[in-house]
Amino acid sequence: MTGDLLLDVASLRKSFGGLTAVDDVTLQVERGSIVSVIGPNGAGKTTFFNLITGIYRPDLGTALLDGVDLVGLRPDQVAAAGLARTFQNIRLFAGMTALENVLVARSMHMRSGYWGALFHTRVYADQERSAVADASELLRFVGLAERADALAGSLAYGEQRRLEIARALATKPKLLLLDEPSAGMNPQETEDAKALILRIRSELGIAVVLIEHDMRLVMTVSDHIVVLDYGRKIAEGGADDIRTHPKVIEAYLGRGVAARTATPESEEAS
Ligand SMILES: Nc1ncnc2c1ncn2[C@@H]1O[C@H](COP(=O)(O)OP(=O)(O)OP(=O)(O)O)[C@@H](O)[C@H]1O
Repeated sequence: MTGDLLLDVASLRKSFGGLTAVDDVTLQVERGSIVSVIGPNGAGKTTFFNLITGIYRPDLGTALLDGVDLVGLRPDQVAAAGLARTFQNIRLFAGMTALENVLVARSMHMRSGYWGALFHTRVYADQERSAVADASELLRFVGLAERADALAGSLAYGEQRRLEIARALATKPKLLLLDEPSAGMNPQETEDAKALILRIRSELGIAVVLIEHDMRLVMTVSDHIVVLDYGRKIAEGGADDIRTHPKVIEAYLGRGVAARTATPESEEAS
């Protein structure tokens, strides 16, 4: 890595009782890059995301985003520092429209707050108009312009996933963490997700870190891949290095899972 460092995570560790879920993991993300974190089930991928987004506090280690230490911050403070995420399980307000869902996420960037809303000040009205315009633009960006007034709960599964991404983008992040963006998707939806991830980088200039089990997606979008197993980083590098890395193949095969890392044409690694 030689470029402009955005996220610098060093020696991160977290134990739950006797189990070390994340063990001395170091990871760097350059501005504008796409990094994937892969590994068999239970390898520590989601715990790693939880450690850098303020859901868990690490036992050891540091996580700097653009020089700001994320350790000890609450999730909302992490988001304000420029790190947004989606979750493995969709978390939307099902009874609100798609547009309202994005507006709620964006509201943390509106400055007039409670009193402005109460007295409906001009500043508040201006901010509200610009918030609606921004949220509508985000819905267009993720391909949901036509669905702005639909209740989130009525959207198709792939649409709900895209709405989650729009909500995360509404916080204007420098870095977006996507936890299994293609989980449960059909092949067409996965292709659409892949195109969207690439556009987030190319059109918005936002770096992306994804946890993903779909090896074809991982191998085609990632600049860099980090492999975890039993909480430890066992390999990292480009797609070609990872595909043929003996420790990676062993980690997947050793759990009785097909060695699909060696064949990018296959759909999933676990
Ligand atoms: N809150 C917790 N309390 C106790 N153990 C936990 C907790 N969270 C995670 N673990 C354990 O830590 C290990 C890593 O879990 P994690 O969910 O991070 O793995 P993962 O790589 O994301 O797995 P998957 O691919 O199945 O989502 C697992 O053994 C899990 O059971």
